[in-house]
Amino acid sequence: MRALVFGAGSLGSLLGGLLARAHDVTLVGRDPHVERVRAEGLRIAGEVSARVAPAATTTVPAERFDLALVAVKAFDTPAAAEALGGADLDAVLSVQNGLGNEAVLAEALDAPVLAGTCTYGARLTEPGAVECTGRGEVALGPPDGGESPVADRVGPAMRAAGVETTVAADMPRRCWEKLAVNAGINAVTALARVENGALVDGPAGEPARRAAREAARVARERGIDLSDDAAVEAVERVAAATSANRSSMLQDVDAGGRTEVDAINGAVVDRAEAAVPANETLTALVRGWERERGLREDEEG
Ligand SMILES: NC(=O)c1ccc[n+]([C@@H]2O[C@H](COP(=O)([O-])OP(=O)(O)OC[C@H]3O[C@@H](n4cnc5c(N)ncnc54)[C@H](O)[C@@H]3O)[C@@H](O)[C@H]2O)c1
Ligand SMILES: CC(C)(CO)[C@@H](O)C(=O)[O-]
Repeated sequence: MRALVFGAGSLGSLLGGLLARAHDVTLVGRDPHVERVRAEGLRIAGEVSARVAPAATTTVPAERFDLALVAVKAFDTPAAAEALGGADLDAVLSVQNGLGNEAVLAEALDAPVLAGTCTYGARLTEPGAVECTGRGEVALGPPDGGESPVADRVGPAMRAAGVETTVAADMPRRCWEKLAVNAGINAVTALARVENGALVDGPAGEPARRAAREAARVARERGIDLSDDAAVEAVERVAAATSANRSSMLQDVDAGGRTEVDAINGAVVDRAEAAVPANETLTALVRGWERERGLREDEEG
């Protein structure tokens, strides 16, 4: 397989590096990481160790690829979609968090777009080096559910490189359950400045559970079978399993960078048929912080 990974940050470098054990991989990212990968290859450490030498570039090559794996933050998806238009792609797979990424990619690109959820943990430690902080799995399939020959081709190719992969016919439910987890955990931990474990038995757990229940209700409004209990149980299970983690949104806030709140809590608000007060409040607070930091200037900020 010829694979292009757009967004060679933490997750893109990990998945791209793992894929490079079996496939011809090109990472698209930014210097100094790209420069270092070109000069010295990519080191993977942590729960998986490997040394690989994928191609690396800062612009999308005008070439044919069997797969483009998209791993930018959700707010960069429109730019990713535009840049990927320069390549000839057989398939596109988003492994991003949040809702709406596949639709943005599908709107701009001719290739079939697969939805993905990813529970691997990754962290760029220095240019040219990525740490696998948690072995997980990628689930992938058509965004509207069901089966597709493209998913049946991509899944085994990922498994051939040792990436734990499930080809799933129920991606809408999986994406909404992941959304409920992120809607519950990310903004609450970012605003309260606490590790995920603080949601298990502390006072910050209640707003997290409320946000997850609201996400489940909105999922059901859209015909997706996700109960309140399943969403709350997922938040509690993930918060306990990652109790020492600082969520990705807390890390974004710590680093003074833009968050994925629009694609997470904001996505619940945008799709809700009735009020979702926990998600409305969390979205407004995080957007308010982003606006004060000059990270957004749009009407929603
Ligand atoms: N890191 C994880 O453990 C993890 C796990 C599961 C899901 N995710 C999701 O995966 C996505 C990526 O997360 P991440 O932690 O890897 O983020 P990241 O910020 O580490 O990586 C994104 C990379 O994309 C690059 N990029 C953005 N626009 C670009 C452009 N136009 N050209 C070239 N490079 C560009 C950035 O420079 C950055 O290095 C997010 O949606 C996140 O929620 C991350
Ligand atoms: C699962 C999760 C909430 C763990 O921190 C992660 O998706 C995150 O931080 O975004």
